[in-house]
Amino acid sequence: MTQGQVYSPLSLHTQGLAVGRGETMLAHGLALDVAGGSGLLLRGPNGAGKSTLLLTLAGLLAPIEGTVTIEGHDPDDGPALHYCGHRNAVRARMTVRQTLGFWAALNGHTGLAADAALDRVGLGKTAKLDAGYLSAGQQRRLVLARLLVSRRPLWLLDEPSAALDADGRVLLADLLSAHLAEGGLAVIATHDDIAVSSLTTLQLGATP
Ligand SMILES: Nc1ncnc2c1ncn2[C@@H]1O[C@H](COP(=O)(O)OP(=O)(O)OP(=O)(O)O)[C@@H](O)[C@H]1O
Repeated sequence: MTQGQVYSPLSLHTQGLAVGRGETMLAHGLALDVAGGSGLLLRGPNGAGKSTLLLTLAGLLAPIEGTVTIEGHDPDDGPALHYCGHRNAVRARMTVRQTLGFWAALNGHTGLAADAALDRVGLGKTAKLDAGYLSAGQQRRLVLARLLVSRRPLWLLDEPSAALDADGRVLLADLLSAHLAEGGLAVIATHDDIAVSSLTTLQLGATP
């Protein structure tokens, strides 16, 4: 491990991967290699299969063909990945602090304390507010806070910058840069530019 790296060296690979929904194949022949310290942006038009590929990498959808492998992860370190979908998974009547406490209890209190994570994403003053009252961009920030309360090396993020303002997009880039510097890795479906070096791009095609 190099200085500053906190995760053991791990990598994500796919071989001959085909993904789709039901009978419909959306992408095939995918040979991805994402090493610790680097990230992959998934791009392509609406319906191209970016979310479908993320769900497949997360193990939430079965591949149509091929394999997904995470190499170098020690199961004693807990689960390898965070999957954050394009919805925010927020319960309207739980407070912001309770929401983050829920995720930390579920995913492990292995990162920042909830209040520190809220401060980091600019939601410190909203801790006692019902999460349903947060604006769209604030709810997206709360999703980012989930990544901080439980440390996991692989981030699979679907449209993390949706509804974020300019400061929020800088925040996302900063969190991502810090994560990669620690030896983490990320695969991100996005239509936006994310200002982080060491990101490569996979372009998925339009649906027929
Ligand atoms: N449960 C499902 N059953 C059948 N088809 C589905 C299902 N979920 C998604 N699809 C279809 O799969 C295709 C790919 O959807 P997906 O969400 O992966 O695209 P995407 O590239 O992430 O799009 P966007 O940029 O709009 O987020 C779409 O045509 C969608 O209608």
